[in-house]
Amino acid sequence: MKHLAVLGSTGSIGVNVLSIVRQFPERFRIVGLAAGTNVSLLAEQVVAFQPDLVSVIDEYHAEKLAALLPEDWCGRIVYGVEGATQVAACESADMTISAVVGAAGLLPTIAAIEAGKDIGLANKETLVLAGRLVMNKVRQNRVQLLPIDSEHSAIFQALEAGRREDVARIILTASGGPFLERSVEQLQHVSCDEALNHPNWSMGKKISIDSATLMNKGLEVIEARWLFDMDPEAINVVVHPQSIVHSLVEFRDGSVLAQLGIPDMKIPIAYALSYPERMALQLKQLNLWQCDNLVFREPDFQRFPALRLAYEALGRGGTAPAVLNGANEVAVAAFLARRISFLRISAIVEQTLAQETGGSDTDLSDLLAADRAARQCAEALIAGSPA
Ligand SMILES: NC(=O)C1=CN([C@@H]2O[C@H](COP(=O)(O)OP(=O)(O)OC[C@H]3O[C@@H](n4cnc5c(N)ncnc54)[C@H](OP(=O)(O)O)[C@@H]3O)[C@@H](O)[C@H]2O)C=CC1
Ligand SMILES: CC(=O)[C@@H](O)[C@H](O)COP(=O)(O)O
Ligand SMILES: [Mn+2]
Repeated sequence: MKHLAVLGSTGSIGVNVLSIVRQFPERFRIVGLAAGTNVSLLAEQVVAFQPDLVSVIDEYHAEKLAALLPEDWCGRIVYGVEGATQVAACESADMTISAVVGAAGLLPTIAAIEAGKDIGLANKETLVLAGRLVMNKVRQNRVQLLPIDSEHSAIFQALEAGRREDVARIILTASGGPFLERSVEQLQHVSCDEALNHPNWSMGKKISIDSATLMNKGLEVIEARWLFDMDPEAINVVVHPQSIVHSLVEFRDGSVLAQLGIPDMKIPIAYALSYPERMALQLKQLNLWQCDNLVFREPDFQRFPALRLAYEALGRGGTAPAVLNGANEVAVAAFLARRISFLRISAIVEQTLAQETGGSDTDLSDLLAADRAARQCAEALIAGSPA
């Protein structure tokens, strides 16, 4: 029986994790849950899974949650970053699922690693913000970091077929998002609802917007750099609108290995939960007869500058990826609040990166300071500029 702490339990990934746990009660027990503000769903999860420890974003939501829970529940409610950190590192957990969205996932994930927990990592921002530091901690604490992000799960699986020294490059597939066929002129006028309407995946709002700008793929390039210790030049992106081939590894003899599957996050989540075993998920089978038009093409760095910016930040190193991430989070939130237009997201990230002053990527205080400064800079740009 594996004991799990789930950070971000009320989100798209968190709900999928719990649905797998519900399907395999003999294999998993939930010992901790952490969420933000969705206390009604969290209360249902507490009743269903009976965790010992539960965290919410602040004291106000802790009180709201307490009022919703039955008196016979004998767990504890905590809150804030400290609360999420306690859940992440809780003594009875064997594995912590990191599925909070954004930089809020970083400190709890680090705490889990330092407490010796294996990690199922969905929160890619952790590795974008602090990839070198986090992977150093993974090695020092001898924990396993298992990817949940679908492309990284695919690469992880393909890498198992060969020797590390024989890998020539990895190829991340990108759906291209809802605006794959739009011109720059058309992109000036796209709405928030259109941007949220991903063609293949049902996901949280932030990652859906990232997919539409292609920043998601940029973040994934950085995530892959650290997860698989790859040179950035050996990480390529190919647009594949069907999201059936989830990513590929090319070996030096020219063999290219891919992982395929229907676009359902339960597959990579289940693999992370049960690795190296595979569980019998009851999902629709991939029907190759219906896949007669699998398309692969080059990404367009002109129409989707976010991908170029991510490669540039990775090339600069230091705190530049943290700045890219912080500025992007602020710009995406502003777009979701209808404060800026779609094309301003990448423009704000670019302008914020131009003001980056540098810092060490192994110093947590430098990284957090860079994240804060980027957020302030991006906010000022948003406040001072036309939509
Ligand atoms: N969805 C997907 O298919 C995929 C997601 N990912 C990555 O997984 C992560 C989660 O994505 P997704 O599930 O889509 O996001 P959602 O927006 O659906 O869920 C986010 C979760 O984080 C919680 N949360 C937000 N802020 C805080 C905070 N400050 N403290 C504690 N909890 C917080 C939310 O709580 P509440 O709702 O209660 O406020 C919610 O449980 C992201 O990093 C994303 O990039 C990667 C691959 C695929
Ligand atoms: C499901 C998943 O892993 C997402 O990160 C997905 O890849 C988004 O799709 P695109 O960014 O390729 O549009
Ligand atoms: Mn992905």
